Amino acid sequence: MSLIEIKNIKKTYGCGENEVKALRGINLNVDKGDFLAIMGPSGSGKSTLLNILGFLDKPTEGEYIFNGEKTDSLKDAKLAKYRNSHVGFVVQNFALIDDYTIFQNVKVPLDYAHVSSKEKKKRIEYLLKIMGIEDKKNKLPKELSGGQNQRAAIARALVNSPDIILADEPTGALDRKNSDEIMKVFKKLNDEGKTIIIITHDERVGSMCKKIVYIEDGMVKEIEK
Ligand SMILES: Nc1ncnc2c1ncn2[C@@H]1O[C@H](COP(=O)(O)OP(=O)(O)OP(=O)(O)O)[C@@H](O)[C@H]1O
Repeated sequence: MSLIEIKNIKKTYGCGENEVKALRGINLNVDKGDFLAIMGPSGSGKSTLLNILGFLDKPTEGEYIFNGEKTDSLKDAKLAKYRNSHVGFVVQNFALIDDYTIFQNVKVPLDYAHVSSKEKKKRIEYLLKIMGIEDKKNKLPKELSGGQNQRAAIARALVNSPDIILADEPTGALDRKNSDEIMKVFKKLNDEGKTIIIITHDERVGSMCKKIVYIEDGMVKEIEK
């Protein structure tokens, strides 16, 4: 069984003169353990697709089955719950809170989790160690390099043990060396079984994934393995 099955997903923004058909009928299966790049021209619908996959937005039409459950008729509150427990997001500019320490930033998704403080601390310290930034836990984001901040953001994405990591241009703000290091982190997580989907404009990043899905004009143009 696929982790994700989307069938003929369409997304239209606005209406009348302002209508934009961002997705025009996407079909895609993502299996547990996949490591997928989504590539395509600017405006082709990549972020729209990722937002739908991550339950940040709903499709206008089509079916989204996650872990065997149909999600398109779920109410917003249930979708938010789904998002919090199943998905870890990573974005280009890290989206860390400036005046929180790295430890506090990684803790954010656990703030409402029913987990003891001791367990939270253990989990965060373990992830910071895996990411190689355990010595930065009391620092602020501005005291870290871009690559270190992205590692912190990945630790935050992992802290709830999500089924899937969705990353929108995670290396877009990094130089080549840091970009390669972040891709190594993703590769390691994938080797350990984590399912990962990355949007990228960078062919090098795409080639480090197991599959590339090319999107053009709101449709899947090609899937390269
Ligand atoms: N909230 C919105 N309201 C109206 N139109 C939108 C909205 N979000 C995206 N669009 C439009 O939908 C289309 C697809 O946008 P999307 O951001 O998904 O593309 P993308 O492939 O991720 O682009 P990029 O590579 O530049 O980030 C574009 O024409 C965009 O202008």
